Amino acid sequence: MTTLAAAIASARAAFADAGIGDAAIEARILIGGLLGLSSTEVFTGGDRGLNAGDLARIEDAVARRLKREPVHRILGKREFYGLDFSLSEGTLEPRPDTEILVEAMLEPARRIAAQKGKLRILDLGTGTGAIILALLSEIPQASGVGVDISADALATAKRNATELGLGSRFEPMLSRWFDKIEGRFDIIVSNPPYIRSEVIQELEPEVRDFDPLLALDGGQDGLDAYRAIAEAAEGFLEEGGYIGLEIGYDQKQPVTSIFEAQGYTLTQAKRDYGDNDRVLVFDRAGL
Ligand SMILES: C[S@@+](CC[C@H](N)C(=O)[O-])C[C@H]1O[C@@H](n2cnc3c(N)ncnc32)[C@H](O)[C@@H]1O
Repeated sequence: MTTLAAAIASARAAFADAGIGDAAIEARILIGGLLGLSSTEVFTGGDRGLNAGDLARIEDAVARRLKREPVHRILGKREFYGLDFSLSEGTLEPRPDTEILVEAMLEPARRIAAQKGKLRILDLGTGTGAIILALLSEIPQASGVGVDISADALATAKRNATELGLGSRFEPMLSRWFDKIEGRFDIIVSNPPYIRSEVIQELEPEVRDFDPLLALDGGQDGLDAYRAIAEAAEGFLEEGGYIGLEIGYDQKQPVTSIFEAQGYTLTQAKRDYGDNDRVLVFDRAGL
């Protein structure tokens, strides 16, 4: 009988042969995830026997990974900020660097929530709902709206909100940025598409072929979404509110200029785990 350890060893070897980095880790996450095992169970249960159904599912999943589909897409879910998020075709796979945006917004969000006894959050381009749902999970007085132009992403965000017990405080909204939005928000967050159109073809196949183009393509200079958000945000931000943005590693200066031109002031700039500029937070004097 094939054991768990043998299946992992075989997947690891196939991944390494195909030039997939971190082959051992990927093999353990993929097979452990398929079988519903914790990482401890994967490490200690190597002699566990696998039945024909398990082996067929593993074979299929390994074949998909060899076609460069990312592990978490194959599993259909990914952890973000300690919470489980379902993925679908229309959602970006949430990235660890985006947790830095959540962390940057927690202090101002908690302060405003404590002052007002409530907090309204708007997440522009919500995808799986990762950013807004992580904030809602940390701040019980908060509620908010997750906007996306993709109906598939919104359906997934809604499902994630319900599964995380946050459905009553989360409203999905099909809209192009602010088009369908009404009211004002204390915190506006966005991880918009910010990759220059001409660079998309050069991305790793895991990103280029599996993350939706709508989630990646930021237009000719990668800055289309920031301009659209900066131009319209004033009418949707509460007095004393903040806008938190994820940016590309080389976009701190142009995005800061775009927001300064609309009267905003940079209050925080954070780097990611690779020491690249990744998050900017703005407020607006006079608001
Ligand atoms: C980089 S993804 C971020 C997803 C999620 N917030 C995250 O951080 O994992 C950008 C999201 O913006 C959405 N989007 C792109 N253009 C949009 C637009 N004009 N209006 C609203 N959402 C848009 C995409 O569908 C995608 O879900």
